[in-house]
Amino acid sequence: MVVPRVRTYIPGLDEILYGGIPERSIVLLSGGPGTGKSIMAKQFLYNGLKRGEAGVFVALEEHPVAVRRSFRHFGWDISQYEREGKFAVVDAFTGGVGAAAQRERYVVKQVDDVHELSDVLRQAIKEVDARRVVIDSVSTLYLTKPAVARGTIMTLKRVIAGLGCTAFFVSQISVGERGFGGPGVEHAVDGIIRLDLDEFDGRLYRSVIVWKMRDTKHSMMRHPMEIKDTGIEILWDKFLKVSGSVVRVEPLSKEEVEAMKRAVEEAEKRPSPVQRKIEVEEE
Ligand SMILES: Nc1ncnc2c1ncn2[C@@H]1O[C@H](COP(=O)(O)OP(=O)(O)OP(=O)(O)O)[C@@H](O)[C@H]1O
Repeated sequence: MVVPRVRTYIPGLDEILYGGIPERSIVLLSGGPGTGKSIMAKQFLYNGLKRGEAGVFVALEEHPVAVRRSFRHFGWDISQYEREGKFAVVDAFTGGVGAAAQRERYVVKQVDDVHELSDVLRQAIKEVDARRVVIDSVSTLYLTKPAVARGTIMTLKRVIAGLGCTAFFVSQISVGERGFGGPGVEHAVDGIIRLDLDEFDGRLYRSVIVWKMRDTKHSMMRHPMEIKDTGIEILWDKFLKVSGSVVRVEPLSKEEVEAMKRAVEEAEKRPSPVQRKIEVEEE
């Protein structure tokens, strides 16, 4: 069966996902501090905007003003899309306090009230007719109360997938932690992409691995990743081989490289989410 996919257009990511993310998936972007989660999530949104797919960014960790600035840091100008009503920031950071917050259109007053958050998010998605959503970070919603984590994820997932969107949920873990954000969360999401930063011999190495992605084949290798002034690039045709304290970047097999290339070419031929009619479930 052909699965409708959302292309991330992040160099190398669609290749290791064999064409992109299955539509309406909720993907956990998990990793320790400084691993590139926020950058990858913003790149996913901006790449959609450039191709006519509207987006919503839910800011839980940074002031909306700082969010807009960090898009600009990579030359991703979101202001025109915001003016045209194709991009929205949901302010779930300030609680509506402060002069800058007064200018925000979408504000969550009780930041830990997931029902208020999902109502504001639903309104933003509908008003901009969004196809892509980022929540940065979902961990903030249940850091002090892990018992509510699964319920929180499921509530947001129902709204987002129900409205035909595909989402990246940023999940923060600590350095050296093996999990992705807790069992309730890991099983509730459709996909997990893990970003890592490891020190070997006095040098930090960035890498990315797709841990799970429902409804698609994906690479099972750990791929080297770079952050440049233009954003993230994944070396999709190479993998990171660690033996003891020795790290090597090695080429993938020719067969796998060819299969990934073909999958992306196939995905490129299919209609994009703006060309497809998305069925929206109304509550
Ligand atoms: N222009 C750039 N060129 C290269 N690397 C950059 C550039 N800008 C930022 N970085 C790297 O990106 C890192 C921050 O990435 P990002 O904000 O996505 O991290 P994160 O995984 O969301 O971390 P946290 O959970 O701590 O917020 C910085 O620590 C830096 O190493």
